[in-house]
Amino acid sequence: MQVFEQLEGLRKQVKQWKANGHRVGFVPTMGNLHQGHLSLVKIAQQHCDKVVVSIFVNPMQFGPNEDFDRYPRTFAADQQALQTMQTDALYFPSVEQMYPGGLQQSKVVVPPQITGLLEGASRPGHFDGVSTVVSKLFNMVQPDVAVFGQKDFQQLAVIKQMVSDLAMPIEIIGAPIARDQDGLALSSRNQYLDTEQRAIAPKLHAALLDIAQAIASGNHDYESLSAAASSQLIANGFDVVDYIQVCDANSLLPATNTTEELVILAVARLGDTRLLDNLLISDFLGA
Ligand SMILES: Nc1ncnc2c1ncn2[C@@H]1O[C@H](COP(=O)(O)OP(=O)(O)OP(=O)(O)O)[C@@H](O)[C@H]1O
Ligand SMILES: CC(C)(CO)[C@@H](O)C(=O)[O-]
Ligand code: BAL
Repeated sequence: MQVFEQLEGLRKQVKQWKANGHRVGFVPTMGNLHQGHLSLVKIAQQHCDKVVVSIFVNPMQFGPNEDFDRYPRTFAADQQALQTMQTDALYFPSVEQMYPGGLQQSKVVVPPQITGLLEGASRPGHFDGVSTVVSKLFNMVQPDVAVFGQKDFQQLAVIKQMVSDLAMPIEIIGAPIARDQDGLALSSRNQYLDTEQRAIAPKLHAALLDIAQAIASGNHDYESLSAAASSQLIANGFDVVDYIQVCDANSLLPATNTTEELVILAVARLGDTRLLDNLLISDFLGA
C-alpha cells in the first residue's frame, strides 16, 4: 500500500492508474478504523480496480464544543488494517494542506436548507464542513466511485445531492451498517462509553426495531411511536434524545401517511457521547 501525505504524489499515481484503464474507488474516513470502515473498502474493491482511503479528522465539521481534540487518532493501527485489506493507497493530508489559508479563509460548500434538519439542527454548520471537505477530497483524489456508510444516512443524502447538483462525475455507493453482535452500530465514538453506558447503548437499535415492528403491524402514528420510543430510551438510561423520527427516506422530512419509503433516524446521548443509528423499513421488512 502506498501512503501519501502530499497531494502531488497521490495525483500522479491516480493519473497513472486511469491512463492504464483502471477504475478508481475512494473511501473517505476520519480514521480509527473498525470493521464498518473496512466493509466500505471491500465494497469499493468490488466496484473498482484500485482503492484509495483517506484519513482526515476535519476540523470544519466539528462544532466548538465537540470532540475534535479528543477524537481518536490511531494512524499506525489504521495503516496496518488497510494494508491487510490490500488497499492500494492511503491519503493522509495535514490540516495545513487541506486548509492552506486557514479554516476561516476557505471557500465553503453550503448545502441546501433542508440540511438544517436532524443532524444539521443538532450540529449547526456540520454539513457545510462535510460538503466542503468531501468536495476537496473528490477534487484531490478524482475517483470514479466513492463509498459512504448508511450509518450516516443524512450525510449520504447530502453527498448524493451535492454530486448531482454540481454535476460531479462520481458514482456514490451507500454501504449497509456494520453492527456489533448486540446490534450497536460500530462507531469510533463507541470507545468513549464506559462499561455501564456500553450495556445501555444497544437499546438504541432495539428502539428502532420496535418502531419498525409497530409500523409493519399497521401502526402509522409516527409521532406517537417516536415519542414513546424517546421516553423509553430515557427510561433505559440514555441522558438525552437529540431526535428519533420516522422520515421520508428521500426527502428526510417527517413521514406522512402517503410516504412510500420510510427510514427511522435517531441520535441519543450517553453522557457526552452521541450515538447515531437508523433503520430503513424496507431493510427491516426484507430481513
Ligand atoms: N458501522 C458502520 N457501518 C457502515 N459504515 C460506517 C459505519 N461506521 C462508519 N461508517 C462509515 O465510514 C465512513 C467514515 O466514517 P467515520 O470515520 O466518521 O466513522 P465512525 O466510526 O462513524 O466515526 P464517528 O463515530 O466519529 O462518526 C462514513 O461513510 C461512515 O458512514
Ligand atoms: C465523510 C467524512 C470523512 C468527511 O470528513 C466524515 O464526515 C465521515 O467520516 O463520515
Ligand atoms: N461520521 C460523521 C462524521 C462526524 O461525526 O463528524
